[in-house]
Amino acid sequence: MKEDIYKQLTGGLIVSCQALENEPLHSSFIMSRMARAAKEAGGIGIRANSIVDIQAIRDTVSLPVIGIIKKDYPDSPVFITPTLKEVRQVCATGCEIVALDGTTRVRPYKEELAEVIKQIREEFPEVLLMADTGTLADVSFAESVGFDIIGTTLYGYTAETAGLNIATDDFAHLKAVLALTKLPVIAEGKIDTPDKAKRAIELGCLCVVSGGAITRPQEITKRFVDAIESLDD
Ligand SMILES: CC(=O)N[C@H](C=O)[C@@H](O)[C@H](O)[C@H](O)COP(=O)(O)O
Repeated sequence: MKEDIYKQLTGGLIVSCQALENEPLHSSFIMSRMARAAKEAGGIGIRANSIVDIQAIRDTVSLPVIGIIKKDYPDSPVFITPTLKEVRQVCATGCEIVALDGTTRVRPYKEELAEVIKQIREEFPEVLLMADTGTLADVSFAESVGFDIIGTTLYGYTAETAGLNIATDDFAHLKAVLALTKLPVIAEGKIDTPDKAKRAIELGCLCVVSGGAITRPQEITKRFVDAIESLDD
């Protein structure tokens, strides 16, 4: 079963279909249509946030889904499927893969990642667990606590990596991740052109996740506007 999912994902593009409450496209219906468009174009999986979006997407397309719940807690910077409670909720949707913060940072309620994973393995033995990491130390930690897949999702989005970009120096960070871990790696975070997606696969990633460059029209529009406005410089 898990092997089948890996096979389905190998060498392909996963489209992240997410719009938070403060974004113009915030709507499970719209996200399900984004997922349909992704499938029509050859996308091989979907990444989605929130139970309602995951359900709408699973009702609409038959692709593997990486499910998450984004939630802020006051006592920790960890916000992607941060506690056992959210991991359980996403697992209960039947998602093939659940992504959660795989960093070494202190988690809400001081939960221990190894304990969370142990518990989920007992309750949902079929689900694949993806670690959203920032640093190389996160990657080693995530592998040691028993994740199935490493994601680079948080590279550029943690205090230690703020401002960094995965594509810098021909994907130097991604190359280091691939050299460090035996686990399959999903390149995610600012993979915002077809060439970058292609390069990440070429370097040996299992697959690539691209989000904003496909499903966030405000980001897409801004790139056009910025290009035009640069004429004034
Ligand atoms: C850091 C964070 O919150 N990342 C989120 C994780 O689910 C999403 O907001 C991103 O859109 C996703 O990772 C895809 O990345 P990009 O949109 O850059 O292609």
